[in-house]
Amino acid sequence: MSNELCIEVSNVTKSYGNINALNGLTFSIACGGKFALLGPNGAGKSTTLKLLMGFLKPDRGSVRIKGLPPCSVEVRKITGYLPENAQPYRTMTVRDNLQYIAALRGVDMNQVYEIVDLLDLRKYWNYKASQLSQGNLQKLSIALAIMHKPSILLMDEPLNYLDIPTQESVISILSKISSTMLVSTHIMSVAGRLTDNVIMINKGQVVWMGTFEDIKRMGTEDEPIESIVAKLMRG
Ligand SMILES: Nc1ncnc2c1ncn2[C@@H]1O[C@H](COP(=O)(O)OP(=O)(O)OP(=O)(O)O)[C@@H](O)[C@H]1O
Repeated sequence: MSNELCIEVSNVTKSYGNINALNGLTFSIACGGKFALLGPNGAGKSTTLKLLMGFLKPDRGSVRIKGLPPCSVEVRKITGYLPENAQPYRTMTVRDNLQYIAALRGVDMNQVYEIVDLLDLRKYWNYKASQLSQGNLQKLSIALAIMHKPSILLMDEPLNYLDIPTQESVISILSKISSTMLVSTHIMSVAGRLTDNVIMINKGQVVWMGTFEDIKRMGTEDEPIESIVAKLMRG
């Protein structure tokens, strides 16, 4: 991890009508950092990722990626985003989705074929996205999010819908990416294998930050990590 900050969230509040999703959220991630974003349902994880992508604007506070606003062209070029329940272009084939985004991002198709083979997507090349199973749709969405080897990768539940062999392939692919990573997930084994650090939020605020090693040290001998995390989330 370097000293340069890649992600800075400062005192952010965000409401949807009268629902306060984020309440003074503050954290930062140094470039190269691998962080899990944990929190109970409705804690504000997806909202945080959407703000970091510039799809939502904070009501108050600021969000910066490498010191720049998230919606700037420079930031768009270096970020990759896998939303929860991602929706590629449903009437386009797997091939057309990949070729289209590769063209927009200036990615060589050979780089795309590599990812397609790692994800075992080649046999669905001519399927429309709307014809894919949820798992294969997730694989296509992962390929679309990482094809340009983003230096900052934001993912919301990346292993949703994937069978176990594919989960292993995806973990192996993502582990080799040297991006700064922020991964929202409820699955501790996923968080622990993809990241070293944890930002825990509840009710739109950070309630705990530390490493997975810190979490393990807090538990009794043989206590499952899920049990320790549940206690931390409850406060
Ligand atoms: N588009 C929206 N309109 C209204 N309220 C919303 C909207 N999106 C999120 N919320 C509310 O904002 C709060 C935070 O939601 P968010 O989806 O960010 O939480 P989360 O931590 O990702 O939850 P989960 O783990 O259940 O996916 C919740 O109370 C949610 O109901």
